[in-house]
Amino acid sequence: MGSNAWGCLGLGHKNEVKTPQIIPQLCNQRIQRFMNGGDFVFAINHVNHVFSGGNNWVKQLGRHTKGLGFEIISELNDKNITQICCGTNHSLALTTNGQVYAWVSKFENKSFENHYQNLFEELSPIGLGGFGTVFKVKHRFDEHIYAVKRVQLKDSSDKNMNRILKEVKNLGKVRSEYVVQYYNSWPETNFLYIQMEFCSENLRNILEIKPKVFDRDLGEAMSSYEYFISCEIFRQILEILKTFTPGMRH
Ligand SMILES: Nc1ncnc2c1ncn2[C@@H]1O[C@H](COP(=O)(O)OP(=O)(O)OP(=O)(O)O)[C@@H](O)[C@H]1O
Repeated sequence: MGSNAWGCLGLGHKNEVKTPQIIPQLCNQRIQRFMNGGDFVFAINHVNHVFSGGNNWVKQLGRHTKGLGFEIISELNDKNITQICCGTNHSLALTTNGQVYAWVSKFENKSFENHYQNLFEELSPIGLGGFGTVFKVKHRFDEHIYAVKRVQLKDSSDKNMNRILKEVKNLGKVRSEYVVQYYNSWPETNFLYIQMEFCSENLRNILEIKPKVFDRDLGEAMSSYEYFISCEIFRQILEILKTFTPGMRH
């Protein structure tokens, strides 16, 4: 049961389900395990036959039929699948003799059409930067709030794309409680979208709040305690940025 956005429960419809429902296609199948993808589900039965249900917009269900209701993936019947793992829009299956199958058929440029709209509900624009606009959005499946930055791709030359891809790769490397968390990015029409943690505060607010937190008036000198903590946070950010080659400046 649950919100069942995009039919991820495999019940054959997209309506919210408030009480547990029987899934007719899986009755008497002696299902052993379920695996969740972004908006789809796999089930494996006692003889390692695989069933899939939910959204199939990029053929993430590993079958050619339409999505939503559970169906067996007959091509995998003789493969003896022992494990499946899923991402947002793709899946990998491991056989008992160590072979790996992967599927997500149409992840060409076209598949990213409407990816932003399909995945997110846009709540409001947050701000405008030198390269693009940042929006506050709600993920349609996990229902978390994120910030998505939309950068216009002015030209698709190798040099320009390489520069942008390098920047995105660098963002993905940063893991720190002091640096905004990067989650995902994708090109769509003439834009690059970057999904990030949503920060409800910005540096200006923090600088305004900081004196109150340390119990001093605005303009009054910092105590050695506050000074030490501020320096430590700054040092940790510099440590992270130093790990980039070539170095990063901001
Ligand atoms: N992850 C985020 N959460 C909340 N607000 C954000 C987030 N990222 C950016 N913003 C807001 O959007 C505005 C624009 O951000 P953006 O990163 O595009 O530009 P910038 O950092 O101001 O400058 P530059 O384009 O040079 O990087 C910021 O000023 C900030 O207020």
